[in-house]
Amino acid sequence: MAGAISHHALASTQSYRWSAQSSRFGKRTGNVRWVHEGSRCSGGRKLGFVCTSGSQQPSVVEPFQLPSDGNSDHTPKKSSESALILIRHGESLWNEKNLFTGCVDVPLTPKGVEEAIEAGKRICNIPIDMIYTSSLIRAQMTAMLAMMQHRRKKIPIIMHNESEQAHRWSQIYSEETKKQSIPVITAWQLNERMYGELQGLNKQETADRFGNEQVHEWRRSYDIPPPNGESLEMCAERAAAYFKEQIVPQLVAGKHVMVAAHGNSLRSIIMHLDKLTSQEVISLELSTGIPMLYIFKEGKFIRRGSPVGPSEASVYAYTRTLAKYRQKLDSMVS
Ligand SMILES: O=C(O)[C@H](O)COP(=O)(O)O
Repeated sequence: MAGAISHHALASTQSYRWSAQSSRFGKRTGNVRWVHEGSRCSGGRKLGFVCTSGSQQPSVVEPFQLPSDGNSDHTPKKSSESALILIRHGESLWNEKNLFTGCVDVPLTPKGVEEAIEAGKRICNIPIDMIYTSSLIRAQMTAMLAMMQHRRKKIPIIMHNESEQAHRWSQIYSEETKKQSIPVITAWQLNERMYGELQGLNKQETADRFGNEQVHEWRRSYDIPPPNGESLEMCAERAAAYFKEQIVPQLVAGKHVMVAAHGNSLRSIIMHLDKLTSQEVISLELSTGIPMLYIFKEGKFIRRGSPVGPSEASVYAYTRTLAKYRQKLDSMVS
């Protein structure tokens, strides 16, 4: 079981100066604040999480109805609170090789599978009514493996709405079976940012060739795209927009939602949730396979950090809704 996570990024006084070196793809000068990442006690990996607890007024639109959406564990109410879990996929085979991956569809490594299972243990007491994943296999594997650990034991089922026939052919004809299912919506908009001509290149070799500062600019700046790829800003135009248009309405309706996606598509969503500036988001780093919990209440997102695990007591402290859900799970087992 993973140890506790520090949810707080430790603000450092160190500042980092952008290179004035011009590049074919962009030029930037000036100071940015560099934020060290909080560290995880076991495993030694880092979870970067800038400490700004912002709020967000969602656009209120009607949630769309899903075929197997009925009879969840709670009655959705517009005024209720809901849980939002964000998770970056576990380690992929190209993460392991240190290659720029972007929209290339690469599966998880055995370590990535373990990370997804571990993530599932951390969120096994938190209600989940709907799952959103990117269209990439590493995010989908992560979502599915994590859900295998959930104590409610509902079955995640991918919704196939790419054609009328696909929708019709994947219908479920038992209300009872539907009740035991969780709809999984796949959306290309949640894919990793398109890394352009860096896809498939080794990150270290690219840094050796173009310089650390140039590569850092491509990887972490807000508005400078890698060669023929997407900047974080461009990625946000689809990923954060999808979140606002499709996922927020579900939260407004009281649905508990998990989103399994990618380092940069999630950075764009967290930038929106935490109201980070284009300078602050530079230092936001997400580790593979670490779930992050937000509570959505009264139109605001409250960041609760990363759940520690099934035995932790703190889940009781998150909210009354989550505490009740945990008690219900406990009573189902005993
Ligand atoms: O696409 C990739 O290579 C990774 O998923 C994210 O890479 P980054 O940390 O270089 O943005």
